[in-house]
Amino acid sequence: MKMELRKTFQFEAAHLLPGLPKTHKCRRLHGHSFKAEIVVSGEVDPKLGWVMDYAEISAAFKPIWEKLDHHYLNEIPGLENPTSEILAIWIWKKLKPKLPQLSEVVVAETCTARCVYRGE
Ligand SMILES: Nc1nc2c(c(=O)[nH]1)N=C([C@H](O)[C@H](O)COP(=O)(O)OP(=O)(O)OP(=O)(O)O)CN2
Ligand SMILES: [Zn+2]
Repeated sequence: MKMELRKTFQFEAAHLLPGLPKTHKCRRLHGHSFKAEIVVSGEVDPKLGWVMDYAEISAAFKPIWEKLDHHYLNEIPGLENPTSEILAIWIWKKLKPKLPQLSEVVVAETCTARCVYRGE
């Protein structure tokens, strides 16, 4: 039986979007309580009754979270233009080797806007 696990992490970070015109609000330095939802897909182990321990997802994401939380995203290599889209791809590239069952990364900057990347 194939299932999907979703685990959400929150991090506080500042950014600005340097590609936008100076008049755009997101060109100015501002911050968000970002949410990253990490999704893994796989078969339910009949003995354990789960796809994997949620704690494994937490452990794999922890070093990435440490790079992001309370940081200025624009200063992080690869995040010089830290849109949600670029951040989702950046997280995917770092996480996929450690979590091969990764199937989706969702990045939300606010309660109303989020971006989904499935590695394609
Ligand atoms: N496709 C994208 N659009 C926008 C991104 C992005 O990363 N990808 N980022 C921003 C800004 O960073 C902004 O801080 C968040 O955008 P927005 O949803 O407009 O935020 P608001 O809270 O101001 O939204 P309202 O619903 O209008 O209050 C902008 N766009
Ligand atoms: Zn923003």
